[in-house]
Parts: sequence; structure tokens; C-alpha cells
Amino acid sequence: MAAGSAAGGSAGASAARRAQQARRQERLLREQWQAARARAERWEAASEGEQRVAAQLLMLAERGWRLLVDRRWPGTRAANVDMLLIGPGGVFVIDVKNWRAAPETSAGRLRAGGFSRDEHRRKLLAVTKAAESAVASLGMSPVAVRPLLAFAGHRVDAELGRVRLLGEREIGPALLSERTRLSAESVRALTEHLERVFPEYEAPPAAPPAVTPHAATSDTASRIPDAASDGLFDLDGLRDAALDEARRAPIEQWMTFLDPDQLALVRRNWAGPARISGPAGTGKTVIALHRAAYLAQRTSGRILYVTFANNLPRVQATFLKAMAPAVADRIDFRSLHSWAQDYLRDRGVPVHLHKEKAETAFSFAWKHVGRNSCLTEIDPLHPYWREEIDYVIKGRGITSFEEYAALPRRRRRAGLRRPHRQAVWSLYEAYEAQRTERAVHDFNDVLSLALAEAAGRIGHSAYTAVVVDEVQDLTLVGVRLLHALVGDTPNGLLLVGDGQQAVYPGGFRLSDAGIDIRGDRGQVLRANYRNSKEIVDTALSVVAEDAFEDLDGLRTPGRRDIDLTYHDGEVQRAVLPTLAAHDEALLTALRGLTPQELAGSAVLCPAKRAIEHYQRLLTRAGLRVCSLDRYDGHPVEAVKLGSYRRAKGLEFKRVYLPQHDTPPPTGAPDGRTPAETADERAELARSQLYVAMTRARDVLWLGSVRPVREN
Ligand SMILES: Nc1ncnc2c1ncn2[C@@H]1O[C@H](COP(=O)(O)OP(=O)(O)OP(=O)(O)O)[C@@H](O)[C@H]1O
Repeated sequence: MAAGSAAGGSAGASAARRAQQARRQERLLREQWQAARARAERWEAASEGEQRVAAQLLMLAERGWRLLVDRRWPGTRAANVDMLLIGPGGVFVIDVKNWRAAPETSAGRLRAGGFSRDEHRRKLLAVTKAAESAVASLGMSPVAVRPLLAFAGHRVDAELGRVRLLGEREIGPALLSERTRLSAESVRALTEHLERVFPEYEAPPAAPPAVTPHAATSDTASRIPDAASDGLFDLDGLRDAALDEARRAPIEQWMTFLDPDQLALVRRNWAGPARISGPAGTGKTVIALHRAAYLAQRTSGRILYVTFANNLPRVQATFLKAMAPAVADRIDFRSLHSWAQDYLRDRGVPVHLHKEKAETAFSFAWKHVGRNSCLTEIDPLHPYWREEIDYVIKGRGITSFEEYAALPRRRRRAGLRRPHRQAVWSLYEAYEAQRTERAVHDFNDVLSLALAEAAGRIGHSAYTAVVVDEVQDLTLVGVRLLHALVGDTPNGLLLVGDGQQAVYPGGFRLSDAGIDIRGDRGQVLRANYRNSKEIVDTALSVVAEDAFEDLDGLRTPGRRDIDLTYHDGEVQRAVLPTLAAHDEALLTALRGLTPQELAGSAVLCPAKRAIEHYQRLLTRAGLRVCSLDRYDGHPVEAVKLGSYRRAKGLEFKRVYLPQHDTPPPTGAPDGRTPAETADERAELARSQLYVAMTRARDVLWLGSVRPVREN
């Protein structure tokens, strides 16, 4: 009862504080509006409508934005740019329209009063490209430059491709609601640069020059005693936007600025399929996201952005929406299998995916054909043979024994002689018979069916471009399928990945998929932006001996050359004699974090059983937990929990790996599995651990349970 009333008292006090803040905010907004209105009125060359739009924008100038008015378009003598607005929300290229008829959008075109006005949209896009090139020299991504048509005398809030259409009342609140992506320092540098690139067109008499922020004074406020009553001042809209603005965290640096090498890749013109690889943390996903947004800005078509994992598309879609909201609805973020199922459904191809029934079919096949075969000499346990069928045979689209008999089994350690391959083939045929009898499909069937559909109409899909992230997780059939959607069209297919982070068995080369990556279409990144030396060294020591073959077929040593750019991360080790003490150390570490630090933390485990264990432990300790399966990239005040595999492609400020060096159970009845397949499993486990470790930005916590030895 006492706690309740105390809480009620403090809630009352904070409500009063909020009301006071709102009143202060309102007073400030009124003053700023009056000052802006007064300045716009000094711009005599402009029409009344243009002045009203300018007043809305000058209002932003009071809040850290800068406005360049009537500038010359570089490279032309006569063409001009109405306004360039640079502020926390990015760079806007603005064309102000004073049309009698309201703007309309239809079939991707701009119209007004029954006539096409699309040339205005096209001209604005061309000026925007000039602005993009100008800011690229400062490292700013083209996705942070936005074209905007402002309409005096109309109420509009619409989008036409990447062009935003806003009325004179909508423009102020809309721009104030933009996420903060530029610091005051960047705003200043960009403005100075753009002032040079876009010189003044011709100084109209008394045109407001480059307008820089200044505080509203009571003097300006008193000169126009009742400016707020002119009916233009949408106080509610501005107040809401201003409050939101104050609440928002600055957008991540990489969503706006890129390094010159990254920017060049984002804007490159590729004559055919391209590949970007590089070790963990080298900005592959960052480039892929900017590239997808850039292509969406340059075309009117749709872009497909695919990964293998189910959870990543949600997170990446969230990032892209924050980064390039104007084009976000033309980029489909999908996991490969769910997209393939939808693709088949849309094309009327029946699919009966049934994981459990497919597993039962395999169990039958193993019982009748595998369990008593020579395969048990190599590995007595069926998972290895299930993987052989999934990744080596079906994943690579092998349909005849002769093909399989001659196949190099990439990244499979156990050598199979012909009788073994024959036994595998018999197992495969028995599985297929059992599966067909049950009338179900497995995941590989879904991709093969989709490939059969797409292969008949190469390059004729709904997509102008396909970006594949974490491509090393896909099977050969999956990559062939995505290639078939766009074929070898220029800028059609971009494959992004890192063979060292392969966490599934088997492998293939891009040449096996008929994808020819030539010359500068194959790029390798080296600069790690995420991990400190200590974290990189710790992670690389896990895979140092595991040379691997990347998708281009190049053999690469496990310990790779990496240029480090981030220096703040540290490794913390907790070695305890018992599991109970180890888990207590984990809880102590987590309890010491602020809610914000906890939100940037992840506890990662190699397998499901450990996840369940830590879910119980953390929940019982009163810590809020968010499963990585549900995480969508929006900040949540909860520690993330999931498997090493589910953490792929993500990053966290703090990563906790409890029992990170406990060897995975072999599952064999006698506790032993034959050396070659055990080696292969151990190598995959090391890759997964490497992936988990390289997710950490500031802290990598490594827990170990090691009984104390008595002397
Ligand atoms: N130009 C940049 N400036 C600052 N940070 C950057 C830049 N480019 C990338 N980063 C940061 O580097 C980190 C790694 O980027 P990203 O996730 O794209 O790497 P990746 O190569 O895809 O990693 P992984 O293969 O491990 O998933 C991200 O935190 C991102 O914020």
C-alpha cells in the first residue's frame, strides 16, 4: 500500500512536470514560428505561397536545420534548385510548387488539373542525383538524400517512388518527425559543401540567404504580435513532432555515412552478378542494405533481399525502414524458404511441406536400408546421413547415382568409397519413396520445385534485383533459384557472404551454380568495423587451424588478415568450478547492467537445451528475456537469448557465451563417433562459436565450467 501511494505521488509529480514541459515547448514553438514568418516575409521575390512554405522550413532552421534557397544546379547555366534543406533528418532537395490544382499521383506519375506534370518529378530526381554525387565526396550515402515536392496552398502527404509530396502545413511536422541521422557538426560540414557545389542562382532582392539556426528572440516575437493566428500554424502537429524528435535516439552512423570503398560498392554499375565477401564485421550487410535502397531509388521495380535465417529479414527490414523509408515498401525482406513457398503458391504449384512427416519418412528409410548397411562403419548415427541427403544430394540438386558417385563432397570430411556412396544412394531412394508415399515435401523439395518453375522463365520475375545476404548458408539449389529470378542482367544479382561463417554442413562453389563472377564483380572486404583486436584474436584463435574454401573456390587460411578500425571491445573470462557457480557469475554480470545495457546484451548458446536452461535461469532471476526468434531490430529492454546460429548477421554491445568451451554431446551410444565425422562436427561447432564471438562489440563474456584439480 505504501509503495502504491508513493508511486501515485511520483506519477502525479511527473505528470505536472510533463505538462510544464509541454507549455514551455509550445511557447518556444510559437516564438520560433513568429520569427520564421517574419524572415520569410522579407523574401519579396517569392510568391505568397512560396513564402508560406519557406516559413515552415525557416521554422526548422530555428531547430538546427539549414536552408539554402534558389541555388544553381551544377553543370548548368540556367537551371535552378528551389531549396536545399540540411538538418538532423538528412538532406532534402526541395522544389516548391504554387499550383492552382491539387497534385495527384496515378500509375507512378505526377498530374494536376487533368494534365501530366511528371516533368517536375523527373527534374527533381535529376537534381537529387547531383546532390547525391556532391555529398558522396563527404562519405554520405545516397539513401540519406531525399527529393521533396512542396505544394503551397494544398494539403498533401504522399509518396511517388522516392519523391515525397507534402503540403505547406504538412512539411514542417513531417520533417521534424524525421529520425535524427546527422550531428550538428555534419549538418554544418554538409551545408558548407553544398553551398560551394550549388552556388547562388542569382541573388533575388532580399532573398533570405543561407539560413542558419539562431534562437528566437522576444524581439522578433513581439514584432508580429499575432502571427500564430494566421491559421497556418499547426501547433498540434508541430508540438507532437517536436516531442517525438526529442525522444528519438540518433540513427546509427552507418545508416548515413559510409567509407569511400563502401560507397563505391553501393553505387557501382555491375555488368552481371556480383559477390561481396569478407570476414565477420567488415560491413557486408551494411553495404547490401544501402545497395538495396540505392537500387530501389534508381528503378521503379521491386528488390528481393533474402537470407536463410527466419529472424534476420525482420531485423533488416526494420533497419532499412529507418535508413531509407521512402523506398522501404519496394524491398521485400524474406527468408528463402518462406519466399519460395509463396512463390509456388502464387504460381499454383501445390506444396505439402511437412517437416515431421518427412522426418518419419527418413526414420523408416534408415531403419530398413541404412541402419544395417556399411554406412555405420563411417558413422553409426543417422544425422550424418540425413545431412548427406539434405546438403550433398538434394541441396545440390543431384538426381542420378552416377552424378553423386563422381561428386566432390565439399566440406565433408569422411571419405566415401563407391560401396558407401551406393549405400547412401539406396538410403536416399528409400527416403524419397517413403516421402512420396506420405505425399509430403521437405525444405529441399520446396526449393527444387521453385527452381523448376523459375528456370523456365529466367530473368522474368517480379524483381529487378535480388540481394542475398549470408549466402554461405544457402544450398546450391537455393542460389540457382535466386539467380534464375534475374539471370545475368546488369546489377541483377548480388551475393554477400563469408565462407568462414558457414554453420551448415556441405558446400558448393558459385561456378557450380553457373554464376560467373568476373573481375571487379568479386570484391573482398578487409576492414572490420565491429570488433576490437582482443575480440577478433579470441575469435580467430578458435578457427585458426580451419582453412576453408570460400564460394569462389579459393582456399583461405582460418587466421585471416583483417584491418581493425574499432578498438574499444574487451574479453571477460569467468572460469568456475561448478555449473551453479558459473551460472551465478553470469547472473551477477547481468544484474550489474543498467536497463539500457541489458537491452544491448545477448546470451548465446550452442543448442536448444542450453537455451532452455538459461531461459529458466534468467527468468527466475527476474531478468526480462527476449528470444532472438522474436527480435525484430526495434530496441527492447530485455536481454536477448538464442542460439549461435540465430545470432548470425546480428550484433550486440555485450555478448555472453555461457559454457562456451563445453564440447557438444556426440549422441553416440558409447560416447564415441568415428574420427572423421566427429572432426567435421567439431569444425562446424568451431565455426558457430566464431560467429557467436564476433557478434560482440564492447564486451565478450566467456563462461567456462572447469572443476578444480586437486594435487
Ligand atoms: N562506414 C561505417 N562506419 C561505421 N560503422 C560501420 C561502417 N560500416 C559498417 N559499420 C559497422 O560495422 C558493423 C558490422 O557491419 P555488418 O554487420 O554490415 O558486417 P558484416 O560483414 O555483415 O558482418 P557479419 O559477417 O559478421 O555478419 C556494424 O556495427 C556497422 O554498424
